[in-house]
Amino acid sequence: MKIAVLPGDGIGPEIVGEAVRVLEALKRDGLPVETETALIGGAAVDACGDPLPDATLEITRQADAVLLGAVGGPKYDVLPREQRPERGLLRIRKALNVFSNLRPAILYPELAAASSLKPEIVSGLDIMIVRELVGDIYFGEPRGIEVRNGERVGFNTMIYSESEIRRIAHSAFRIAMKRGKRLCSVDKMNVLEATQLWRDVVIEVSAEYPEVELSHMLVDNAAMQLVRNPKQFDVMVTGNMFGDILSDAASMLTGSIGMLPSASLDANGKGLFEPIHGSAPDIAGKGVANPLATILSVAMMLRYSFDRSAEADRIENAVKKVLASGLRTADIYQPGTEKVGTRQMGDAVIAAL
Ligand SMILES: NC(=O)C1=CN([C@@H]2O[C@H](COP(=O)(O)OP(=O)(O)OC[C@H]3O[C@@H](n4cnc5c(N)ncnc54)[C@H](O)[C@@H]3O)[C@@H](O)[C@H]2O)C=CC1
Ligand SMILES: CC(C)CC(=O)C(=O)O
Ligand SMILES: [Mg+2]
Repeated sequence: MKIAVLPGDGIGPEIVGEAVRVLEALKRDGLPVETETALIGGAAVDACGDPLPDATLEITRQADAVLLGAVGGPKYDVLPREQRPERGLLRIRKALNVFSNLRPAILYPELAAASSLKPEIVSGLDIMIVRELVGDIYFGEPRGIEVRNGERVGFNTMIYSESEIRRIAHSAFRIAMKRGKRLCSVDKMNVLEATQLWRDVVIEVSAEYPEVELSHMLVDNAAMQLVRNPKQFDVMVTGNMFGDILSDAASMLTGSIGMLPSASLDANGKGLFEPIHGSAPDIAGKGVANPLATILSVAMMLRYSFDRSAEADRIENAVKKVLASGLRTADIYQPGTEKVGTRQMGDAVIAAL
């Protein structure tokens, strides 16, 4: 099992460091894992002026899976767009064609008090958000800022092809089949043609999954329903931008964005695994970031890319144990629990393995 490790920027190296220590602990128990670290994002810009150097891409292509921290930071926001860290992230997702981004929002019972919603509304919450990851307005052309009629205009293109929608729809239906057999497709078909096609194609694909109950929701309502009654959802499928936004919102139902892992899979199950959050410049370098989203992303890697569900279970159970023992990073801290830093949280998970 060759894993390319891309720590990135901000809290990236801190949280990925703990996830790699978890992998090393499993290696001591016999997991045949090798890691190779490479640059991405701002760290790569600083080193060679390119947020996704060829060497990094080559290492990720040779690897069986990729573990990524996060990229970006205010220092890079002034750079031309192609040199920005976020471009490196979009490029690696596209290059690896990891179109199916699974973002599970699960509430650990111990964190009910940390949720932004009342415990009775979120207890037992277990949603899977399936986000299309390599299309939509984040990639559409044309895009730019230019002068038209004497003033600047900024523009992007929301575009989806039938085949792009079809493959993510299949991915979501297959996941729904393994879960509660309910799929809610989120779009904005009342005003956007790209998402009218989205809805039409999802309906066509649904004919192949008669056991799955398909519903549709406009994205503004979906955002509202997520905070009104999130347990109505089993699996949600949506485009790149809507999924980006809805999954950040869903993360707070579980206590913190520092809790949500993700798997981004290609058509063969090869994947890139990363927490859903960003580089958190406001807390970077302080040793306080929550590493659990990244550690849980390793569990998703073992489950989805390597079919190692026993080891994935071990990690997830260790996280449960640590939370039950009362340890909390600052983002999920509640009175009566014990506040710990990034490294101590990693230590505790490894001890609980
Ligand atoms: N996948 C990626 O690499 C992503 C990168 N970004 C980039 O990250 C930078 C910061 O973006 P923001 O909008 O601030 O989003 P962010 O997700 O980095 O942070 C939002 C808030 O959540 C907190 N937070 C995030 N992860 C945490 C963790 N593990 N533990 C504790 N608290 C955590 C941060 O401290 C901050 O208050 C930007 O440059 C942005 O472009 C943003 C999202 C995803
Ligand atoms: C560069 C962004 C699209 C990253 C992000 O916010 C995400 O994937 O959640
Ligand atoms: Mg995001």
